[in-house]
This record gives sequence, C-alpha cells and structure tokens, in this order.
Amino acid sequence: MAVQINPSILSADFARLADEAKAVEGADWLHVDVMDNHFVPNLTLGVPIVESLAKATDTPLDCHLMIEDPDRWAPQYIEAGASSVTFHVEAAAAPVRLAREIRAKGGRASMALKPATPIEPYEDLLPELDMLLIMTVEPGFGGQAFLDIMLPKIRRTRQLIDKHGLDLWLQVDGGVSAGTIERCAEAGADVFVAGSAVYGAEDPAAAVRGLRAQAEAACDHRATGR
Ligand SMILES: O=C(CO)[C@H](O)[C@H](O)COP(=O)(O)O
Ligand SMILES: [Fe+2]
Repeated sequence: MAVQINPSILSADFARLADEAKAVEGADWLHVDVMDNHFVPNLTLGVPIVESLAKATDTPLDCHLMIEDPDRWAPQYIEAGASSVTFHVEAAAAPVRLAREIRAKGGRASMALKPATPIEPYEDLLPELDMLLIMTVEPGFGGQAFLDIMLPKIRRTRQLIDKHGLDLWLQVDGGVSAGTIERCAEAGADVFVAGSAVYGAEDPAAAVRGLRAQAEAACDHRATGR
C-alpha cells in the first residue's frame, strides 16, 4: 500500500482552519484531534467544527476521538462529514459493535491504542477495522517527543496484519517528524500523522512532501531489505 501523510490540525491556527487545510493540499487526509478534557486533559473541538471543515476542504477527514463514550459520539462524526473515525479501545464499551456502526454509516472504522495498551488482546478484532492507530505519545497534546519504546509494538502489529492477510492501514501518531518517520516506516507503519512537523514548518506542503519521500524510501527498504 502507498504511504499516507496526514497533517494534524491540532498544530494549525484554529481561527483559520479552512486556509490551514488548503496549506497542506497534497496531504492524503486531515487528522482532526477531538479531545473532551475527560479521556485526556485537554479540550479541542467537536461535531459542529468538523461539519464546517468537511464543507471547506476536499481532503478527507479522519477524526481521532480522544473522548469518553465514543460509542455514542463516533457515528455523529460520520454524519457530520468525516470519512473515517478513530476511537480509543480504552474508552469504547463495545468496540466491535461501534466499528460495524461506523462502517454501516459509510465511514472507515479505526481503533487507537494508548502507549500502555497492548495489541495482542485485540488480534481477533482486526478484521472489523480499516485502520489501527498506535499512539507514539501519550494522547492529549501536540509537540511531544516520540516514544521509541513503541517500535516493537508497531513491528508486532505489522506481523499480525501480514499473518492474517488483512487490508488494514497501520497508523502512527505523536512525535512523527523527519527525525523519526523512517523508524516508524521500517517497523511497518504506512500512515503517518504529523502535527508540529507540518504546521510548525515554514512551508507545510513542502514538509508533507519531505515526510512522504522519507517514508516511501524507508517502506521500500523494509519491503526489499536493501
Ligand atoms: O493525537 C495527538 C495528540 O494526542 C496528535 O495527533 C499528535 O500529537 C500530533 O502532534 P505532533 O505531531 O506534534 O506530535
Ligand atoms: Fe491524533
């Protein structure tokens, strides 16, 4: 599968979201961090802003829900115009039912794991999902340092995906930058969220192109061993 670079608007100017979405044209998806100050100690945005942003950009939206009770809220983000919803397994009461509901509404179903949450208990759920997100920082804030100790989990998850022959995207989020993206790609990730590394750059679209080139080279390296 082709590499995907998804800028996180958490690091964008919230007063100029439509312009900030345009500034990264060429990106595959926009990553929208929804935080409720309960699941994580930070508060960002909700359904009405997603609804407006979806109308203002052609780039599809993936909403990363760092909220309690995603079973109640996730379907509303698809109705608001998001093309994908990522819920945290630590917060979901019924992850399989929720994934099926998201898909039934026409969205892509994605499940996230916090750093301390292992992948192994969820092996049997993987066919229910379109994407799995391995957090490479503790969720809640942009601009944190990448957690290298997550690399073995990325490798094990890639092995499970390949073992079952699944068409499942493997995303990493948190501290992804020019200095860390190659390690993530070599471990098996193929979808990369980057907030500060894109919106903190002088030219965000050029930052997306640079990250893509690095990730593609590292994915080729993983595939060919050369
Ligand atoms: O989910 C998130 C934080 O909880 C953000 O998507 C993530 O932190 C992106 O920011 P950066 O690339 O600056 O780490
Ligand atoms: Fe995120």
